[in-house]
Amino acid sequence: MAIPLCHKASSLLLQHPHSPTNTHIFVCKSSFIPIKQGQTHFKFLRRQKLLKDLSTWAIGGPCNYFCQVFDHTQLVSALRYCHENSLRFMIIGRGSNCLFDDLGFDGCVILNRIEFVESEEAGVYKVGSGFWFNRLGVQCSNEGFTGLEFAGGIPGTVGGATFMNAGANGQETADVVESVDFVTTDGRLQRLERADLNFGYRSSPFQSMPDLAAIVAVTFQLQSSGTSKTRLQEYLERRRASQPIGEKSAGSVFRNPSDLGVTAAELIEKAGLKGLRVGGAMISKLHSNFFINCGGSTSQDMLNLIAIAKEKVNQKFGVKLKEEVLYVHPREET
Ligand SMILES: NC(=O)C1=CN([C@@H]2O[C@H](COP(=O)(O)OP(=O)(O)OC[C@H]3O[C@@H](n4cnc5c(N)ncnc54)[C@H](OP(=O)(O)O)[C@@H]3O)[C@@H](O)[C@H]2O)C=CC1
Ligand SMILES: C=C(O[C@H]1[C@H](O)[C@@H](CO)O[C@H](OP(=O)(O)OP(=O)(O)OC[C@H]2O[C@@H](n3ccc(=O)[nH]c3=O)[C@H](O)[C@@H]2O)[C@@H]1NC(C)=O)C(=O)O
Repeated sequence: MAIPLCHKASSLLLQHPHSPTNTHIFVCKSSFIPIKQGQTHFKFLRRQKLLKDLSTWAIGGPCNYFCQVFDHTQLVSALRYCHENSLRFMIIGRGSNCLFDDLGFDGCVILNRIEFVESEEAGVYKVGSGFWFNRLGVQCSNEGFTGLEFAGGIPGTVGGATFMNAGANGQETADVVESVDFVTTDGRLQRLERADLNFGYRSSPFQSMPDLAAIVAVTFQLQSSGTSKTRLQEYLERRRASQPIGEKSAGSVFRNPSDLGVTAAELIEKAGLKGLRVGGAMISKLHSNFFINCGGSTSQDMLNLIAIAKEKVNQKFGVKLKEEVLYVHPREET
């Protein structure tokens, strides 16, 4: 039977009919609230988890509720719990594409730890959505299969990469996805096959799916190749040379403008913004579409830096840059 879950809006601003602080169940002071539903145990951490520890930008205040899920049954239980307690929720992977606010998040952050890999047929990998995309790219390429070499060095999860249709070096996630298993807001596990999946540049059908709760597994079909290992190394080397690896960033801040034949990085550099600093946030001197937390950046520093870059590029070139990173509002907007 379908289990009604919390409604998840298409943006990061998820629904919560009333403030969690008014929810009588949570008057207890203990930091962990163990939940038992059927055979599934997991714990909620209350008010202690800092989002900066869950984000590659290392920015973000506390979330009201935090839990980790290790399989789709736990995910459904967590979502049902949020629904029953009118909690806004969001799913995160490695937090490599999110800008959290210093005020935190007034709902429940569900950390995706669904991390399995199964390969029953040569070149076919069914992978849990919480598996590290970098690790998958390295494993498949080293096993002699081509299609995911670009994933080497990408800090996100398989779920995040599918949701965003991550890409690099002329390859993208969509090229090799065979099917996607996901959970809907009414608790059903569903599958979409390749033919039904309409991906675009940094876009997937999941971004506009009103009843998506979360992607739980992705099946990839890769081709055998004698050069995948070498290509992986080349891509990793290129990444090391052109991107500020090791700095606190969220990868590309802006999407590349479509059909202009120019990248966001070029526009930002030509607007003279490389190295520009607002508080603890700085436009990388190595790659101008990477904005760095170079020590103590607040979320507002980063938002201001993003706004300045957009304004200057628009003034100088008449191009309106669109963010690739997702800003997570601390509260539901009215
Ligand atoms: N090419 C590159 O070099 C780089 C690429 N990236 C890409 O950025 C993306 C970030 O991945 P990751 O760090 O895991 O994501 P995040 O944890 O940053 O989550 C970003 C958003 O993706 C959505 N999302 C994440 N996991 C799932 C899931 N299992 N099911 C449904 N939606 C999900 C959620 O959006 P919502 O809440 O709206 O549903 C979430 O808010 C990846 O595509 C990564 O490859 C990042 C850095 C560098
Ligand atoms: C990092 C991400 O993905 C990256 C991905 O790693 C790389 C490599 O293929 O290609 C995209 O960047 P990109 O378009 O900036 O690619 P790059 O190869 O680094 O640079 C493209 C062009 O911009 C120019 N460039 C780059 C950096 C810079 O500071 N200044 C500049 O002028 C370069 O000269 C080059 O000609 C993805 N970004 C987007 C928004 O499409 C991400 O999504 O987070």
